[in-house]
Amino acid sequence: MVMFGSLNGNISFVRINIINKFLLILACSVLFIYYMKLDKSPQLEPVQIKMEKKDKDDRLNNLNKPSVRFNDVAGLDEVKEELAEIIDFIKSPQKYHKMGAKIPKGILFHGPPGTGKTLLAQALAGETESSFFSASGSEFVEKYVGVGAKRVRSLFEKAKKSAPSVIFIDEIDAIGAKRTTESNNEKDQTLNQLLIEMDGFNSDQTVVVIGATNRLDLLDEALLRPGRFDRHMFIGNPDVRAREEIFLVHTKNKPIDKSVDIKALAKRTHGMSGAHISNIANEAAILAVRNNKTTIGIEEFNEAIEKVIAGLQRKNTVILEKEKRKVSFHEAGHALMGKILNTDLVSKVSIVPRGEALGYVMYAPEEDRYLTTTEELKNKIKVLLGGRCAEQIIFGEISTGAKDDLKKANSIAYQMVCDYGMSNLLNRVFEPAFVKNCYPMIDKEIKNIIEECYNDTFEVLKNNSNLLSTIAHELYEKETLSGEELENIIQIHFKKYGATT
Ligand SMILES: Nc1ncnc2c1ncn2[C@@H]1O[C@H](COP(=O)(O)OP(=O)(O)OP(=O)(O)O)[C@@H](O)[C@H]1O
Ligand SMILES: [Zn+2]
Repeated sequence: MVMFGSLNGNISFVRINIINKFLLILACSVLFIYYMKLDKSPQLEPVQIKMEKKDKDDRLNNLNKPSVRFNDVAGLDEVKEELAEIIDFIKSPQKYHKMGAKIPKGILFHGPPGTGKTLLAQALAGETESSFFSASGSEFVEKYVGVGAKRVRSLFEKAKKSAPSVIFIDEIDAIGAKRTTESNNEKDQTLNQLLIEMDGFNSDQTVVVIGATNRLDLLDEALLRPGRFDRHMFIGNPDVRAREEIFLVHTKNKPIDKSVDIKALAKRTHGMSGAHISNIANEAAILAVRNNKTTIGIEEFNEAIEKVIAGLQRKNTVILEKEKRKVSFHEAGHALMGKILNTDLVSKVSIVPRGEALGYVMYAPEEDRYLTTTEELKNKIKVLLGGRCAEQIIFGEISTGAKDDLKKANSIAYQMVCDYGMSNLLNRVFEPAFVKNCYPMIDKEIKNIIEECYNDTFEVLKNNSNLLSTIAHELYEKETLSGEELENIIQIHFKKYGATT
C-alpha cells in the first residue's frame, strides 16, 4: 500500500519524524546516563588520583631555602652540637671524601610532639643553605599500589637535582612502621622504595634525610640499619632554662610590658613543649590586642598560660606542683645513692617528663665489664631503691612512681639467686624449669636481698637527708642537673658540713 503522497501519508511522515526525534533523545539520554554512571565507576578513578597526586607532588616540590637558623631554635644544645658535625659535612664534603669518609645520610629525630623537630630540620637546611624538601609520611600512604613508591622516587629525584638538600619526612612511622606478616603491598612498596633511595645516592650528592617520629619503637629495623637512619637524636621537652630561652625567642619581636618576668613564666610552664610556649606568646599578643593595650602585660600571659594548662590537664601531662616536689626528691634519691656508692657515673638528673617517666637519671656509658661482684649488684639495687626510700623519708609515704625501679631491682635480685648463686642458697643455680617447684625458697631469698638493700639505702639517705634536700631543691628549681653540677652541689655541701656516710 503506497500512501505517502496522501494527507494520511503526510501525517504518518510527521509521526515518524516525531518518533525518530523521540528515539534520538531517548538514545542520547541513555548514553548520557550511562556516561555519568561510567564517570563514577572505579575505572575512572585514576583521573581523581592524578589530580590529587599533582597536588601532593606540588607540595613535595615545595623547594626553598629556609631562613631559619640555629639561633631561632632555643635550648637543645646537645642536639645542636651533634648537628654541627653534619653541617660541616654538608658545607665541605670534599674534606671528608678525601679521607674516604661517608657523609651520614639519615638522621632520626624522635621525641614528643611540638619540641622543635621540624624547626631543627629547617635550621639545618638554613645554616647550610641547602634546599629544603618537606613531606609527611602520611602523604605517601595510598590505597593504590605503587603510588607511594612513585612519590618517594620523585621526591628524591628533585632533592638530588637541587643538592645540597635536606629532606624532612615527618611522621615517618606512617611508612616506616615494622612490617608484619599481614602484608600491605602498597605500604611495603613505599618503604622499600625509601630504603632503595637511601642506599642509592652516591657520595657526591649531598642529600641528608631527616625522619621524625614520636614513636621510635614502631619503626622497622631495616630503616634503622647503618647507612640509613643510623643517627638517632632525642628531642625532648625543654627544662626551665630552655623554656626561658624559648620564651625569649617568641617574645623577641613583641612589645612586652615591664611587668612580665620571663624567668617566672618559664618556671610556671613545667612539662610544656616549645610549641605550647610559642602558643602562649601568640595567645598573649592576641589578648593584648583584644584588650586594646599597647604592650603585652602579665595579665595576658596569665590568661594564655591558664588556657594552655586547662587544655593539658585534660591530657594529664601537666604535673601538679606537689608532684614536681615528690619527683625531685625521688630522682635526688637515685642520684645521691649513685654518687655515694660510686656505681655508674651520673651524667644527668632531670625532672622533665620523658615518655611515661616523670623524671630520670642518666648514667654515662659503662666501660665494657665482664664480671660483676655481689657488692656491685647490691649497690645497683640500692641506687634503684633510692627513689622510693627518699619518698618514704621525706613524705612518710610511698607512691606508684617506683614501679619501674622495683621491677629492675627485683630482676637483679632474681638473677643473683637463680643464676649467680649469690644468696643464702649458696652456689646453687635454678634452671627456669625448676624455678616453679622451688619458688617459696627462691622468693624468700629475693625478699632478703631487697630488704637488706632497702634498709641500707634508707639509712644512708636518712644520714644524708640535708644533702638529699639540697639536691632535690636545686633539681626542683633547675629541673635538669648535669653530672658536673651534681658533683659541685655535693662538694660544696661536704665542705660546709663534712661528709656523712
Ligand atoms: N626549641 C624551640 N625553640 C623555639 N621554638 C620552638 C622550639 N620548639 C618548638 N618551638 C615552636 O613550636 C613550633 C612547633 O615546633 P615543631 O613543629 O618544630 O615541633 P615538632 O617536634 O616537629 O612537632 P611534631 O612532632 O608535632 O611534628 C615551632 O614552629 C616553634 O614555633
Ligand atoms: Zn625512680
